[in-house]
Amino acid sequence: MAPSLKGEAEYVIELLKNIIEMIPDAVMVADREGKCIMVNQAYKNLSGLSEEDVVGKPADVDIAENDSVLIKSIREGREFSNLFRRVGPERREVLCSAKPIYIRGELVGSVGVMHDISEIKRMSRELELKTKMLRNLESKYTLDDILGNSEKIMKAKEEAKACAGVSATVLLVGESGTGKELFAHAIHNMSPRASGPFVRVNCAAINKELLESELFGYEGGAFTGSLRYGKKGYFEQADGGTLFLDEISEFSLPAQAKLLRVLQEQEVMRIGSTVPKKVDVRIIAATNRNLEEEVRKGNFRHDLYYRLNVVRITIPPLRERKEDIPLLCKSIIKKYNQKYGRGINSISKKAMEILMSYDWPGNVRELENVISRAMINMDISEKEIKPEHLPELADHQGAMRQLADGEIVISLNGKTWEQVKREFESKVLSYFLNRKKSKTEIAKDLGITRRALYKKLKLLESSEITE
Ligand SMILES: Nc1ncnc2c1ncn2[C@@H]1O[C@H](COP(=O)(O)OP(=O)(O)OP(=O)(O)O)[C@@H](O)[C@H]1O
Repeated sequence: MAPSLKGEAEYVIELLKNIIEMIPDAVMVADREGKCIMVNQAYKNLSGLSEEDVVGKPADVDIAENDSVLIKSIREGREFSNLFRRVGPERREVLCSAKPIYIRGELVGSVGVMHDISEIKRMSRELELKTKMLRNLESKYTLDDILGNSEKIMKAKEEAKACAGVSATVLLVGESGTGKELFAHAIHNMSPRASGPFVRVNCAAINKELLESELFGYEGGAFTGSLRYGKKGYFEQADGGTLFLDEISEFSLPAQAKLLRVLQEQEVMRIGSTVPKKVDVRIIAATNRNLEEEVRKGNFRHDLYYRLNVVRITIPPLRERKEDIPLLCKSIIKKYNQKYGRGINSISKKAMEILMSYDWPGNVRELENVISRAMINMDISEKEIKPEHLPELADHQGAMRQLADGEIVISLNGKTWEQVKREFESKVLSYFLNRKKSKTEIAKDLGITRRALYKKLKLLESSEITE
């Protein structure tokens, strides 16, 4: 007997179900109202949802973020490919494609396919982290990279050489851009720890709330959002080598207390652990602030200050060693000739006079920036830097003054737009976080959503590594 019309429809649906079951990708079919009418096993595995959770419900029932691609394709009557979405209770990251279904020219629904990309994303995040870590762990500079023959820089270099052999803590003091980081690398490279790791932590850029877990690490599942197998802190990463704490004055008082304990005990305790771990780490700290003043104001612990200040090396500002400017210029020109494929070979007398009469508040970093900008301003045939190529040198004299509460200062010298933006955001957020305001209050004060605030904190946290 020939099947009835109803029987035929059931037969076709059963056939269709069997076909989509065989597809390894997650599939969902929706009717013209945008209601889900069918899903396959791969969909259930991927989304973590059952047939009852979705069939007969609007097709966006599974979407944790954004809109449904199936509904979108019905609404707009066209195909969409590889749109990023998060689905199901676990917010799995997927790429969705959907196509409207037309029968005899009439739109009757849509079919969507999802590819799980959570694993790829996880792997690429891990790779990014490892690359970042590798960049962090390599020490690049030696004493020969610190240019200058002036008495002051030679003295600082001598002091660096003298302290390299011992494991004493070193405090590098100097204005921004004077070369403190270069010195830290050079000391590490001259020390018996040279083959060990060199880990730099930019204490100003790191999110204060995460500082502790970043420094000391944590055990698996120590807090919401932590990695399943735990994480090594910077101290453990630097074991057998050097930990460079840049901009140490940015440490909050509670973090200072913890740091002091680690320095005294030479052991760290991961968050969530009760077992201390011995670490053999040499600390080099740097600051461009007057730490004695910070101690006096109660912003920096005096006991930590004494522990850090075992060997103190003062890096002179460029204005106190102007005789080094020609040598530095020569090396900068060589570097940018290679970078830009240029053949510039000199600086005119007049241009050099301008460079020598300027005070360089941004120090060597600013000098490098000025020379590289001059080189960009030159015609390809020009070989000599002249006054007209030099960017205008601002007058910073008299700009130093005590800051009032809520004021921040950003030095623009020698920094890229991105660096300035990051420093600005970091200082604003540090200001609020140091006042122990809740995230909700901070977001309210700044007139941004909590989500936007978290995003900024996360971005800053990931940019704490040297560029
Ligand atoms: N004596 C020097 N010889 C050659 N290059 C130098 C010297 N001093 C600084 N530089 C260069 O100037 C730039 C800034 O140096 P560095 O980052 O070490 O300064 P810093 O004191 O750590 O600055 P900040 O306090 O802002 O972190 C770098 O590009 C560095 O290579």
